[in-house]
Amino acid sequence: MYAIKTYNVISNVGLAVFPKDQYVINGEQEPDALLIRSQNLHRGVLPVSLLAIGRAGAGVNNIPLDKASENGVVVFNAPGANANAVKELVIAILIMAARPILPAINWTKSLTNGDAADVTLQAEAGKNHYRGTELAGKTLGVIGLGAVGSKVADMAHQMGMNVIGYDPYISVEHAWQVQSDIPRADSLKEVLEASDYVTIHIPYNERNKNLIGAEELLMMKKGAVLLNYSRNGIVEETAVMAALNVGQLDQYWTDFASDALIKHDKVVVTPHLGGTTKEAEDNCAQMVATTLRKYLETGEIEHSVNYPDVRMPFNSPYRLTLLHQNVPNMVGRVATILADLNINIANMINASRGDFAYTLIDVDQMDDELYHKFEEKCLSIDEMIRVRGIRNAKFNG
Ligand SMILES: NC(=O)c1ccc[n+]([C@@H]2O[C@H](COP(=O)([O-])OP(=O)(O)OC[C@H]3O[C@@H](n4cnc5c(N)ncnc54)[C@H](O)[C@@H]3O)[C@@H](O)[C@H]2O)c1
Ligand SMILES: O=C(O)[C@H](O)COP(=O)(O)O
Repeated sequence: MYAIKTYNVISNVGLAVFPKDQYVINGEQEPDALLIRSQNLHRGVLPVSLLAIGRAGAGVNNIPLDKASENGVVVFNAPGANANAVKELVIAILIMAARPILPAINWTKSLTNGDAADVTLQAEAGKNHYRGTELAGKTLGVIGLGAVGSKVADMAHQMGMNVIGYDPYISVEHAWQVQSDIPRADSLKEVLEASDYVTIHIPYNERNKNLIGAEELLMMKKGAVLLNYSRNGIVEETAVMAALNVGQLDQYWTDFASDALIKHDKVVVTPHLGGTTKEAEDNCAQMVATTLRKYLETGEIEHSVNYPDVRMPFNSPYRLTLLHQNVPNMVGRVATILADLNINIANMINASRGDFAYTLIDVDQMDDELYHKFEEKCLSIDEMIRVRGIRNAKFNG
């Protein structure tokens, strides 16, 4: 039985991916895999038993990726699975930033409930205090043109906005998803200077920490609006409040609450709602549960953020999986161990990603005693991180 431990609210559609006769969810056994959303794993210790972490969502800044890689824990996310939900929320926020919908609704609710005709008259008389502007014809700068940013850019473009994108690291896949008539800025400065509205759709990591600070806020048009539906650490909080106080920035809308931000009257905070739709929660949980299950049962890796994606049809009775450092001659040394044990290799694949690499070896014969000898010899190689043997269920009985 495999053991899965979950944190946060994980959709039942995802949990249903794990057959009850092969998986225990949140039982007593030490976990083979964690299935999480925004649970902060930086604070705790990764269990020794842990083989994988599945993040039912996009951002992985809540996971200690270096520690996971060094311990042979493969981390998966669900790329793009909640992008439509974030896009729809961001478009709603853009409209609410242009039209004072929230204050107008609150004012209407506060009208004295005398006779019905009076309320109607008061509403008509007061509506001019809630005049808005239109998005069509305004310029939207989109920082990050990945799964979310590319969708936001396209939708805003369809709504008649002039969209300008900025993403120096864009993948080929996402580059194709952005309409070709949406111009790309060559620098952050260019996109900030040109935009009435700026929306950020990038991961939080060391490079993007405080990407938008006092200097960048000064590059923006006076009275521009900033949206942050990515992560709080990307925008420097004190700088943004200072820019709002002097009118350099007109409004700041964010999905990430802090004590200071919720108290500022030019900041509107939503409670991390970007991916909180039924559809997105189902998509994310299902995608990552499927990749976790595949990894546990076949060793194949898809949508990992710390180890290379590796796929090889599992057509032999037994598979050996080896997570190791990306150094020369690892495959040669493992092949020698197999040869010394008189085990024939039926199929093999190796791939690397940065400092780490992964090797799958299919063999036709293996028993417990032989496997233990193999494992012991492999783990005596300094650069070997984790060795696992998987019996092919198709060959059992
Ligand atoms: N509010 C929410 O609930 C919610 C939901 C989903 C994602 N997110 C956040 O949004 C982020 C983006 O999500 P995604 O699904 O689009 O991810 P993604 O990986 O598909 O896209 C991120 C894009 O940002 C680009 N990028 C990285 N650093 C950049 C920089 N300094 N300048 C410009 N571009 C840069 C990358 O090249 C990539 O194209 C996630 O990492 C997560 O933190 C938040
Ligand atoms: O990175 C993400 O996918 C979002 O921030 C969603 O986070 P959540 O799963 O905690 O809602």
